[in-house]
Amino acid sequence: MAVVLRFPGVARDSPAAPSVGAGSRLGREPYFACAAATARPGGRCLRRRGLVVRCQSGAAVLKKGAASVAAEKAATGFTVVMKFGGSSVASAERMREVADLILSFPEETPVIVLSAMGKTTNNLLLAGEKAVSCGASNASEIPELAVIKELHIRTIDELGLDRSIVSGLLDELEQLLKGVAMMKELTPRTRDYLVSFGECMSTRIFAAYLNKLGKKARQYDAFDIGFITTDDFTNADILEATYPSVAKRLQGDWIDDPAIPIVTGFLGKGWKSCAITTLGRGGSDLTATTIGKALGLREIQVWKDVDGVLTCDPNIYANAIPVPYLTFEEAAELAYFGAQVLHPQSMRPAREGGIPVRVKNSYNRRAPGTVITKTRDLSKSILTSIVLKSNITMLDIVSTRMLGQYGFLAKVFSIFEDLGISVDCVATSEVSISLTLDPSKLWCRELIQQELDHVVEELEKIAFVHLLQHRSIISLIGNVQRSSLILEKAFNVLRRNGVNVQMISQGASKVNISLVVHDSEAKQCVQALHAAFFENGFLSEAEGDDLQQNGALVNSNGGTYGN
Ligand SMILES: Nc1ncnc2c1ncn2[C@@H]1O[C@H](COP(=O)(O)OP(=O)(O)O)[C@@H](O)[C@H]1O
Ligand SMILES: N[C@@H](CC(=O)OP(=O)(O)O)C(=O)O
Repeated sequence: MAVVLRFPGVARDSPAAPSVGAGSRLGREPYFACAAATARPGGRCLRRRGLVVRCQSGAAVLKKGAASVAAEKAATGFTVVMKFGGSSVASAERMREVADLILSFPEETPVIVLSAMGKTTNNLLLAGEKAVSCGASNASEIPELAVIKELHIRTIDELGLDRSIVSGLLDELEQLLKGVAMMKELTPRTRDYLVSFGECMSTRIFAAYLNKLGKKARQYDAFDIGFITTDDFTNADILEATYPSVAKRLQGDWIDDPAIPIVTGFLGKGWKSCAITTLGRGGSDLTATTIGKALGLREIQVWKDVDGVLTCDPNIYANAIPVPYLTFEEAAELAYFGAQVLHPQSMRPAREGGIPVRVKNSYNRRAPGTVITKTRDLSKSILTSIVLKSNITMLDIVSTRMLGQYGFLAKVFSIFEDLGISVDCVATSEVSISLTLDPSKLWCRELIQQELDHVVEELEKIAFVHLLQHRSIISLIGNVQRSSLILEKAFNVLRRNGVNVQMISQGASKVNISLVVHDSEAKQCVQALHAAFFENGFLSEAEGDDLQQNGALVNSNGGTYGN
């Protein structure tokens, strides 16, 4: 088998270098597993799975026979990544259920990603906040610390495991809280270290439990296996070097000593600081899709406590129903505009790797869930889901200059750039602009008043500024090819409910129309819109109407128009 491979400029051991795959470890001819779409600068991997890996430049053409692919699969044959969120592993009973679920797929070789148990991340954050002001001598008595200890020890006892699995971590956690209490400060870096205890404990317990059941498992801390991130504590981005590193480590260990990997979700390691970072709330979804892409898996499964992605947040409206299919673009938009069900960045690795994501319910395995793929048949699709993002800030900015002045928009946006604040929705004319600010600039907190005052101060140098708080963005995720129909229906509903829309934004995105309303009206709007679009046969009626219209269109194209 001929292998010609060249990655000019990439040092073999550099983080950008593709990982050496199973072939070399098994003593076969060397090849690059090329889990790295980062096989730059020598060339970009165009296709990572299958028999041929081509790179854009250089002489990198790799062919492998079917037999060697089968051997490779046998050697490093992870097939799926299964991520279980906090709700799925909230207790010993839930861990038993999840273990049973994993074992019910004997044909799969999964990589498992876990979040912290139940509400542990929230409790860790609360404990940290309290430690800042409680005094060092009281840090051990923080109620949330007691809740965390009790939950993990009870779980271990109920699963018949050894308490030593987490006792060291619990001691360390208590010491950390004492340190915070002594310093009277909780920096973002310390906050990330603090919340990492949740995933570090849940994965250790679960790996021990699988081993007890006779299913060999190995626990991994993501920050130790190559999850390399920016140093943006509390909301770090995953760097490209992560993909080859993670693939190399997981595949290498599997070849040496096969065991199901149980990986901490949500965590990484800052590339400069080498400190533990987190990927933003809900970041375990991103851990899962990153592993999916790194290993070129067949499917990424995220197991939650709902029957898939729903037509709206079930906490806002209980009549929400599952959406069977979504595109990566729709799912990303939905997540970005506030649907808590998926992490906003999590679709990127899946889309880049072309790997389907399946959202399933660990409490109701039979529910088909939602399948998210690159494309889907949109011909019959009108509205897919309604998303609400509350408590956002809106700015109306009107130029102090006359019509015909150029550069106004550029000036406005350069102010936001200078202040490092990102903008969600924009509606604009030549002399005025309305926009909403992204409160999740730092995912864990709202924009603080000081920052807002500063924005307004800067903008007032060139414009009249009106700051409007307590607004909500209602995002209509759907087929924007049918935007007139969606808007007609939506405005009908809103008019009937006496709601005035304060801003509309239908950007370049093919899937999202955003409406801004006052917070106090937002939930009622979502409920009314949901009832109108999803519950009264509207979608099938509209489909019928459209078929008729399309028929007319065919006629007109055929020359009957105007007859
Ligand atoms: N459109 C939506 N579809 C499904 N769930 C949603 C939606 N919007 C908000 N949610 C909320 O997201 C939750 C699931 O996400 P998450 O809490 O991150 O799960 P997990 O912790 O299990 O990963 C649901 O329980 C639901 O309350
Ligand atoms: N435990 C982290 C990460 C996470 O993804 O959790 P979950 O899967 O429960 O949303 C959080 O609560 O943000």
